[in-house]
Amino acid sequence: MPASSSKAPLVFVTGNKNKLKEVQQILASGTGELQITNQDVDAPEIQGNTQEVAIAKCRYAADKLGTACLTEDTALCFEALGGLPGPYIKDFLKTLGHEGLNTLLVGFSTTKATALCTFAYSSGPGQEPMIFEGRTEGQIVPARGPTHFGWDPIFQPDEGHGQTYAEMDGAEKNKISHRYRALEKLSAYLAEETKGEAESR
Ligand SMILES: O=c1[nH]c(=O)c2ncn([C@@H]3O[C@H](COP(=O)(O)OP(=O)(O)OP(=O)(O)O)[C@@H](O)[C@H]3O)c2[nH]1
Ligand SMILES: [Mg+2]
Repeated sequence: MPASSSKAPLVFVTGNKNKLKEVQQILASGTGELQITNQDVDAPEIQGNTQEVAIAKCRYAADKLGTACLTEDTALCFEALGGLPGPYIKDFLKTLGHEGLNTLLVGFSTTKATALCTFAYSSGPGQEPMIFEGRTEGQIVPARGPTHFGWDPIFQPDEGHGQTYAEMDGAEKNKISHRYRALEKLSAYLAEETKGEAESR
């Protein structure tokens, strides 16, 4: 991951401890130059596509906190269902559980799914958020592995050597995950931004 900045830590707005942990681990395995702190802002999550949901949440958080901030939205998109549940995966998971999510695909010819991570970054209140997306392709399978993080047990990434995200070692997941890929793009952007600022001084 490229060097980004020696700036003040960026506020990562999330109430999800597992997301926070993975982001911290991914950043720690890079250059360590992008530093984050965490705040939980109860931002409304609108209906819309993944980018619209992410932008609205980040805009709200930047206004509420009065500072630059980062938000993250995770979607799980089933090919057979035209991309649903997508950004609504949290409610689907809560209501249907792992088994119910598998049952949704009974009768379809494909279990393909995309894990999609969307970071939104706003440089401050009133500043339009920018979007950084990461995707990992895989299959929806009956649950295998530890159950402490969301839908990890039912998502088997194509690059995971037959293991579900939940069965993978954390460091292995972080090498191929939707979150890693989105964070890589965000870090590259912030590094360029910092370089530009330094050059214009
Ligand atoms: O198995 C998983 N592996 C992952 O890598 C992953 N990333 C997110 N999730 C879950 O998918 C929903 C997204 O909803 P979401 O993006 O709105 O998150 P959230 O509301 O929990 O936190 P936040 O909005 O405060 O950041 C929530 O149920 C998350 O627990 C994951 N599950
Ligand atoms: Mg949320």
